[in-house]
Amino acid sequence: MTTGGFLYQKIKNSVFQNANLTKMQNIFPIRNVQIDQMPAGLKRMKADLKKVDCIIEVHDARIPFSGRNPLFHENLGIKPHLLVLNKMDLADLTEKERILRHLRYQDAKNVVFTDCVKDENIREMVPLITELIQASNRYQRSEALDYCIMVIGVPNVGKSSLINSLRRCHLKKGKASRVGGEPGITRAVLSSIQVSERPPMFLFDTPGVLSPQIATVETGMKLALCGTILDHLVGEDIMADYLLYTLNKKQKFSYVERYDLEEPCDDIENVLKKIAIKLNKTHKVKAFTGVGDINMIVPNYTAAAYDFIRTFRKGDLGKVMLD
Ligand SMILES: Nc1nc2c(ncn2[C@@H]2O[C@H](COP(=O)(O)OP(=O)(O)OP(=O)(O)O)[C@@H](O)[C@H]2O)c(=O)[nH]1
Repeated sequence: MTTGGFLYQKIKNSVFQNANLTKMQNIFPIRNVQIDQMPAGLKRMKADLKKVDCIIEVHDARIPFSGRNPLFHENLGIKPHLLVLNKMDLADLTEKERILRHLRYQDAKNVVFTDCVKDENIREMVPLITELIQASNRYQRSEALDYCIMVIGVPNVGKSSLINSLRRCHLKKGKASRVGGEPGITRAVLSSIQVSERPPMFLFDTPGVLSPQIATVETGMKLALCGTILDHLVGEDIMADYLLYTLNKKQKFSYVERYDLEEPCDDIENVLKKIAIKLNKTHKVKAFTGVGDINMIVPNYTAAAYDFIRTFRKGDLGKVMLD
């Protein structure tokens, strides 16, 4: 058996590697990215930079190396920086040390893995941020007694969830920032939200900003599987194909048992058919024959693909590292 991914390979071969967004737009027609100009959200963040002491960049732990927006580093990189790799509950972290080494080699020296649903590793953040700020030059904020932090990241990685989780852990208070399963929930840079009393610490939530250039189709697929791009803009069938390819490549075969397959399979059509039958996701179509029309019941491939992707995102196909 091969790993599959035939649909994905076809797309990959049809565009140039390292293509810019103009070339990629057929595949990743991302709505909120403006080519050749800084996205409005980022402009606003840059303007607010003088009000903050530290930047927390949140990213998905399943893609520690892919899809981080380089514009963040270019435009906001002068402040102390903490990289939070969130959704650690969904990521296979058996190679955590290698990941940390590689990140250190890039630009990220301060990294924390978190789970904002179960509040894991959240309590270590306030002391770490305090340390980073105290070791830095706060310029015009050197007299300020409170600490202000900007939370940035691509859409849907858990920026609002992190703020809510910090508030739960340190202030025993509930939600202050809206959370949602789809990208684009946070629309504006909010006013500051308190997350700790001692030291007084305030966080700014910001809208997710994707990179205006997605370097490769593979990076785009990973970002899409992590839910940072709306599914229908990429296509559930292509995403499902890339997911099957990844699961086979990583030898994560729990989909076989879950969907009553006999063995691992590299043919997405076959897998989606089995999923549709198992979940009763079928629809009626009219077939035209020479002697009259007949109604046929056929598998609903899109619904099956959607279920496959959703099951992966919930972690029900096991913990996976996409990078
Ligand atoms: N499994 C898991 N899910 C998480 C975690 N953190 C956040 N989520 C979920 O991820 C989704 C997105 O969370 P948000 O906090 O809205 O993400 P965001 O980055 O603020 O999103 P935008 O406002 O779109 O940029 C929600 O469904 C959260 O419940 C986590 O640690 N583990």
